[in-house]
Amino acid sequence: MTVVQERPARTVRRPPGPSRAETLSILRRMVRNRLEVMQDVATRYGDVTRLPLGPKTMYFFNHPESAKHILADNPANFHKGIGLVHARRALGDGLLTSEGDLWKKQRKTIQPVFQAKRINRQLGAVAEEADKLAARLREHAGGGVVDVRKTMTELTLGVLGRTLLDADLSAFKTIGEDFEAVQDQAMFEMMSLNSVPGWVPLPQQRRFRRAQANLDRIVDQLAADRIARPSIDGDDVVSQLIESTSKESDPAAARIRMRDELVTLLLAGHETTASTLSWAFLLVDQHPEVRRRLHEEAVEVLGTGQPLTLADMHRLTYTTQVLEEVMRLYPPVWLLPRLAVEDDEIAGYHVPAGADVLICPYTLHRHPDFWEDPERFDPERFAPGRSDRRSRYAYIPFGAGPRFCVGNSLGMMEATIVLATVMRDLRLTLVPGFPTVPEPQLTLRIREGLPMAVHSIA
Ligand code: HEM
Repeated sequence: MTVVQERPARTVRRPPGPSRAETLSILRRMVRNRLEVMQDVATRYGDVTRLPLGPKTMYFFNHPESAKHILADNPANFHKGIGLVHARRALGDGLLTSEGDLWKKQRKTIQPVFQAKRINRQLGAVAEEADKLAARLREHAGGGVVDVRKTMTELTLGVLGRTLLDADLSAFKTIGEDFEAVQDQAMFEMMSLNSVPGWVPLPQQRRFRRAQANLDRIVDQLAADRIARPSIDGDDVVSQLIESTSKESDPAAARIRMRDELVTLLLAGHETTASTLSWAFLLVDQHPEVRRRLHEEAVEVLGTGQPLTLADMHRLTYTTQVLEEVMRLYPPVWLLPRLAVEDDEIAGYHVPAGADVLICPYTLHRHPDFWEDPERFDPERFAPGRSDRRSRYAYIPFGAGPRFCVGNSLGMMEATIVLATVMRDLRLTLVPGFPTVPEPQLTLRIREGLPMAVHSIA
């Protein structure tokens, strides 16, 4: 509900929260451990907290009904907020960060690429990439160590290239590093609230500019290749973008739009799925019973040696439950920041226009009123029928409302096939003593990487 007129005193209640003096220490802790701070705040103040942080006042809502209001019931009043707007200099105006008519136009252009029929047709390509990954990992069997986080990042970028762009991205040698640089810059801009001009010669800003130039060249090359060699169905992202941007009157603007959209899609699509898979391999290693069940299901469904079908994929029910539980504990998009356009009332509290509003899937997914023993990893929570009793908005790894993740089916399909294929053949074990600290960047990553030893299952 959007309220523009002066409201009765009842609704002008201010949410509880720390005083301005206390927030200094919160800010200091935020630099070190943002997740812990968010969890502490939710535990201490409840479902709504007012956080005066530096020049900003944030409203942190940690309840499914508030998430529903902000994301699904009144989304027009909540634009993308702190962090994402600041990441715009790095990501440009792609689908993730744009608003209003531009967003509508972009979503309309991109949506057909993600239609179920088209995504289902990519099943074979994803299964092939998963098999190639298992074969590469098998080369290390016998205890050889691989960085699973890095491997997953390369894999998911390759899969996106094939499934969305109909292109082999491995030909572009710098692309992995370029995306790292874009991600670092986006994070830097979020943390510094865009206060450092782009020309300041900090090493990572220089690295970002080099990456941007490389990505410009890559995008130009992808477009030139597609014009020279049109795809059979013409329904890949590059073809759709060539078609859509050809209507722009200014060629420079068309080129920037193409770059922004492709960079956004590739970044949004590969880091999230790679993060899910990395956490999955770690959690599965820590829970041998889960590993055993995953292996049995994978052998039963994928062990026939026949090409994978859609029906097979739907039989990977336990694998899906495991991934859902992984994304509950470690949602790749751990924070959904929004900016209130007009005054509003949420959960009985007044939220003024211009306020920064936060929803944190990481804390929402651990809310004790909706999750029993929330810290425990238990894929049974997602067993058939078990989710029916839960509020739909208590679990939002893909967001909700009109900005719901456009790539959710592709991400889930990829993660399911990759996890099952690896679990069928191999066991991955964490190098003993290696610290696996969650690092909330653009996505929720594992700070130092994930070195795991590879063993084959006889
Ligand atoms: C496990 C994998 C994934 C997770 C957990 C995930 C999560 C999310 C979330 C939470 C949002 C909403 C952000 C917000 O409301 O501020 C989102 C949006 C988006 N995602 Fe995903 N995502 C995943 C995979 C993908 C894939 C494979 C793609 C494909 C390229 C993709 C592309 C996007 C795009 C373009 C948006 C912006 C949509 C819009 O605003 O209209 N994501 N994703």
